[in-house]
Amino acid sequence: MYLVTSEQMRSFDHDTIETYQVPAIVLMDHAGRAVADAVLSHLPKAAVVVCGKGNNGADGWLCARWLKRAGIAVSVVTLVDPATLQADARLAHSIADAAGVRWQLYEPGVVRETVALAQATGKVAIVDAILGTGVSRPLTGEFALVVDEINQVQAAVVAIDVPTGVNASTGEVHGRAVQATTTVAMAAEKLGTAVTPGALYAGQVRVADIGIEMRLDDAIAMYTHPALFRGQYGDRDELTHKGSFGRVGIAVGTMIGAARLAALAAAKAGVGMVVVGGEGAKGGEWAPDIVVRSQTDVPAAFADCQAVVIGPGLGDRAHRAQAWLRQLADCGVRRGAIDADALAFVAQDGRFTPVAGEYVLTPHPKEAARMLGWDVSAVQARRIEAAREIAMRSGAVALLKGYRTIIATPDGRLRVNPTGDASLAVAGTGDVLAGVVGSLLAQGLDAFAAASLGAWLHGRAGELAGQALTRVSATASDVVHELPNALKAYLQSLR
Ligand SMILES: NC(=O)C1=CN([C@@H]2O[C@H](COP(=O)(O)OP(=O)(O)OC[C@H]3O[C@@H](n4cnc5c(N)ncnc54)[C@H](O)[C@@H]3O)[C@@H](O)[C@H]2O)[C@@H](O)CC1
Ligand SMILES: [K+]
Repeated sequence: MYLVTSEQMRSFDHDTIETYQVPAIVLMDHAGRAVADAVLSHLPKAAVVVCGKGNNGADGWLCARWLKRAGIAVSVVTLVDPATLQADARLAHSIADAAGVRWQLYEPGVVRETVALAQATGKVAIVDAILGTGVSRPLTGEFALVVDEINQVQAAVVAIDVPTGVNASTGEVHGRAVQATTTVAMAAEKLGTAVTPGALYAGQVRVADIGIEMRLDDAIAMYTHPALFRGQYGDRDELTHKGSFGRVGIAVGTMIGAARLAALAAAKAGVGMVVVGGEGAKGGEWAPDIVVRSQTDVPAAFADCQAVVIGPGLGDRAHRAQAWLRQLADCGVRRGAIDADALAFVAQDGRFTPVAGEYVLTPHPKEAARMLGWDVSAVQARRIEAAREIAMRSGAVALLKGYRTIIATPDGRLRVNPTGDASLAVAGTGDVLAGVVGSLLAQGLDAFAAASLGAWLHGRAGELAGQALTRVSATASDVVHELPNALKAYLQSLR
């Protein structure tokens, strides 16, 4: 569940070696064995281990020895002459060498030929032990060639710690990275394989306990998991009433459909009362579950709400967002979700107007790009940085939408949402999310909890809608209908 950066990992390695007196080679041997087990689960007849010069390569040499002991044909392709290896990598090589592991120096074509030769005997697995958390620059020269070669060969690829080319801290990929079938992460998954684009290269991620002592605190990112909200959400006893679960106000502008989706989603996520107000509220067709306020002035309509949702379908009314937030704060309403067109009034082209209170901003990548003054491609390449920057500069929690949604707080905490799939790639699902987040805020969850649990429920509801109706046919309304089942899944995982 924890997601660590390279820097954090280095410090844990260091602590384990210095304070806990566990020699690095012991950790690496555990790593090598864990990777060998993952390789063997693919049932290969032979394995080709491609080693770099650092400690990732050291894990690879030790893995090769374990594979040899398991009785499969193993050979190492090394990017550097073993005679030039330093410290633990040198020791790891001599351990493998003493065990009779065969090796050859990399030259272009060697991986392809070695794999082709081995394929004559049966299934072959490749181990990527080229670079791990030490990757510090884009791949060039032989490093680029060998990665391309691995990606061209038809074989299972097991990456040690991170696929080579993926930045372990940020998930960035400069041009190319190894496309792994399985990644065996040491001690904890690296943040870089949890978020895109890195996540798209990691395949299935397994975490191996290799004996590293970790200091777990708030500075460490994690995957959102229901257990984080135990006691905060989901319990209802007999003495509760609608007033116990708050009131959320949804501002209605010109596009009423978006506000309807947000309102229904808010209701399904359990808020005591959903109120719609604003210019478009009176004319709209609302479900009987929704309370329609006659005031056209948003702050006046929501003065008794615990939280507001500002953005879905506001259209050209969005320019009022800043003024509304100020007036709502004067009435004591300081919580809510800000989405869609209203985001431009928090930030545009890198100019931010900080938001006070417990607010969640829910941009999709294009909206985030507009807020930051970046290209969309830059946001998608550096999603963690984008989310962090929006949170820090706005003073609100930022929820950057997309596969593996990222939630960042102004003080630097980070969560990654593991739920959600392509079923959500349709108009209106963002309105549903804003409604759910607003609902949770009105029920008393803080902005970080509301954003992360909201993303989790929304993502699970999307998956369920896709399973029931296919990812092709599922629409935003279907996601709303699946929210109760997402809630069931949430409650089940608390048991
Ligand atoms: N004590 C430790 O340090 C432990 C390390 N472990 C393993 O060691 C890895 C980290 O080891 P290192 O810190 O040695 O780092 P790496 O093995 O990832 O690579 C570091 C080396 O690669 C070079 N390099 C970086 N980017 C490059 C590029 N684009 N092209 C060519 N060369 C490049 C660096 O200059 C350095 O020499 C982890 O991912 C993990 O697999 C674990 O087994 C546990 C213990
Ligand atoms: K690797």
